[in-house]
Amino acid sequence: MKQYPQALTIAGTDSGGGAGIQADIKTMQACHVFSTNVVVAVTAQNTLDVQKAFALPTDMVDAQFASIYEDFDIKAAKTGMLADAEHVACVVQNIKKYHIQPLIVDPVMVAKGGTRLLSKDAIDSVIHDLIPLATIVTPNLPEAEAITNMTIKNHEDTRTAAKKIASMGAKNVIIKGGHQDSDIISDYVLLSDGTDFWMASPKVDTIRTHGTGDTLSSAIASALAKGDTIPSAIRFGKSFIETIIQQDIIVGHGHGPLNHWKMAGTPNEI
Ligand SMILES: Nc1ncnc2c1ncn2[C@@H]1O[C@H](COP(=O)(O)OP(=O)(O)O)[C@@H](O)[C@H]1O
Ligand SMILES: Cc1ncc(COP(=O)(O)O)c(N)n1
Repeated sequence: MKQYPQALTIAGTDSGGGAGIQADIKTMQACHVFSTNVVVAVTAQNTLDVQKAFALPTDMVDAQFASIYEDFDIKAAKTGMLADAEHVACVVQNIKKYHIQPLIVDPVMVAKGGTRLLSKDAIDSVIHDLIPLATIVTPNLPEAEAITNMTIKNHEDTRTAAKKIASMGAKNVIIKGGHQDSDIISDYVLLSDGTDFWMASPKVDTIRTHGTGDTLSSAIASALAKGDTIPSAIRFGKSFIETIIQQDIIVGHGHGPLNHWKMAGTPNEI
């Protein structure tokens, strides 16, 4: 019997429900993909900021991978908050052990409220050990700057940064433009065959952007789990965000969550 499409998120939880694993589950659910989860860290968080974070003992992280790969037929995975170098190493080891592909690496570093979700000294491990395993790596602008050690001011800098990240071993690169201070937001995509394109959309004037990056990478992972091609999955991810960010829900007093219900009813086949 054909298995229902199944995907995996390897990330941190958000008690506020807007970002991290909670955003990933909601996105995959809206895409009609079954979501399994490896919890790397737990955060006490709301729409205002992260109040406390705790990374799980690595043997507990290993145990979750073992449980999932004993039973499920995972067709695509994504990483999010990985906390520190020890947990990056643990996740890398498991990705290799279970041959986890395709893999989307969202190199989450700092929450919208300003709290670090990846220690500074772990950035090197992400560059040297995790990015080379990525089918797609999806940094936002500050993350792309930290990874490449350059300042990104314009489209040309963005292209240069993407090439630099591709040269680190990532097959496909998306540099997300959500942090741009302009009326149009442009995400830049550099594919493994060297072709590239921009995905531009009007910047929605809202502070309810909690979990946009998690949602994008989970929507792409969902499309891949259903057998979509990489360029088509990337375009689907962008259209998913564009649709749901325009229909906000009033929850919390800070960077509110996205409205994943808006996409409920996505046809089972993309
Ligand atoms: N205000 C906005 N209006 C429309 N799209 C947005 C807005 N903010 C972010 N996005 C989109 O959400 C996705 C995630 O981008 P970004 O916010 O840069 O990532 P992150 O959450 O990792 O910081 C991108 O596709 C980006 O274009
Ligand atoms: C557990 C966890 N993972 C990821 C994010 C990033 O989301 P955002 O950039 O929208 O704050 C977060 N805030 N919390």
